[in-house]
Amino acid sequence: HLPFGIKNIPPGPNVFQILWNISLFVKKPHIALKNLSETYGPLISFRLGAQLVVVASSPLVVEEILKTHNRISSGRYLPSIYYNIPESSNASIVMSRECNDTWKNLRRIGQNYIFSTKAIESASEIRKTNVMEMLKFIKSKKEGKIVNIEHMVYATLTNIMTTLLTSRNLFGGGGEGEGANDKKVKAFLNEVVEDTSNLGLTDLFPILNVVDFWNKEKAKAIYQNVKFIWADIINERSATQGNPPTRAQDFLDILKENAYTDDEITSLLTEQLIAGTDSTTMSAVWLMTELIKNEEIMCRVREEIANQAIERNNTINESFLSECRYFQACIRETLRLHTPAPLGLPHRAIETCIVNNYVIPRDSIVLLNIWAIHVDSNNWEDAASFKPERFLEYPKVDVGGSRHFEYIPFGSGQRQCPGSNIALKSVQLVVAYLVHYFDWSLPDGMDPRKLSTTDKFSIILRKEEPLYLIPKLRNQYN
Ligand code: HEM
Repeated sequence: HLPFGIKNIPPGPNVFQILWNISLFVKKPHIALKNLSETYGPLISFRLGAQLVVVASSPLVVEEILKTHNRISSGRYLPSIYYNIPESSNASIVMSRECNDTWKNLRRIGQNYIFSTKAIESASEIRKTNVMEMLKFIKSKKEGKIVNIEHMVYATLTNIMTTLLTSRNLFGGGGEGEGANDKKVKAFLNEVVEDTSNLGLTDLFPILNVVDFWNKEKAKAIYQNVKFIWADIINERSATQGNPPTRAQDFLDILKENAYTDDEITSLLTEQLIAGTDSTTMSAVWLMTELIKNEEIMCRVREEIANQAIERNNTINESFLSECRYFQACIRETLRLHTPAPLGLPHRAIETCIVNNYVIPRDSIVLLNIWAIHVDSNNWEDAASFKPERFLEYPKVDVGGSRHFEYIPFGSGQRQCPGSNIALKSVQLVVAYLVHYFDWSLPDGMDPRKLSTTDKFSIILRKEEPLYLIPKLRNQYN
């Protein structure tokens, strides 16, 4: 018995319509879901086996979900494999099923040691050291040679993130992360993302839970691999715990002090590393892609950075980069057009609620098609073009996402990304160094205007073809 004017679950495709489009659904769900929202409206629903999935694709509906129903939409949906990985859902920020006391405590610790303005300021030396390593690596080993930009930026950002978390580098210094151990760690982390982000059979048909040996085996393997990544660092810290500190306290110290177990710490470090590096790396890769493609924009960015750097012995400094308005607009435009997390992370309705006059039942998966909102011509003029100027004209549309739901690269509401400011600082520093000190050309004399911007979905929106570029130290720095 629904109140007057309230309809049952949101409209959407039936199972045959989904199967008809299955290839697009699997390969590019953000596009498949956008297409469906054009047929069924800004709030759609469909069933995957036993599971109801609801998808919002307009600023108004997302605002209703994340703002009006902030508490109800604050649950996280976890694929069943998570429950088989020790401690992964008990001690987690990203994958906490609810905003419970553990989640609050961990977000508070994260705020103090990673996310706050103060923590970000005190980590500026860590960022600088690692970006200088990257610069040295290019100068000494890569001039005139092909560089895989994603690999190099990923290695740099991984070391920034792990130093922030544990005061230690994970990768062997400044390169493309191609050392034997680096490759192994990278493969393990990729596996964690791939294996835990897809719905398994037991998610679709919970009755299979009792015979789901395969899921349990996979979870065990994931757990062994992530243990391998952190074992040395955690063991070393346990051995020195209680000794007088010779460095500033870090995230790992504080987890130990708060009596988190080694399993919990392993899981927390892994999720922070994944959350902090993948999306940030891809933002830098997409920004470099757009700058290489658009020569005029590149020139304007270089000029803006150089004008500031000239007054400081031609060195780049984080504090002036945040004042380079056009460069900042380029970063914001990249996060719009190449939204790193196109469907955000899956929310879960913790209670039944009404959105846009439809019922969303408790425990539905709630997805936000951030990408669809960012490329919708109802929200953005000339939405498919890379036009940084739009963020000079609308400076109020910022990454916070609490007032302008047409721009929410970091989500909004209780589960909003706490790492947005670190991400912005890291992307701006890495890209500023790359464009200030080097000219970049494409292999085989390829025309930069023809550089592909086709994307590939895997929770994070990747560039389908790797970005290979050849660096040449710019004349004035020779
Ligand atoms: C450009 C880079 C980044 C983008 C686009 C991004 C985007 C997002 C999005 C869309 C969410 C989901 C919000 C929701 O559930 O509605 C999220 C969650 C999260 N992000 Fe980020 N993120 C980025 C970088 C970072 C960094 C650098 C860190 C850590 C240092 C980080 C840590 C987290 C955490 C811990 C969560 C989970 C929050 C929670 O569930 O309470 N992110 N991020």
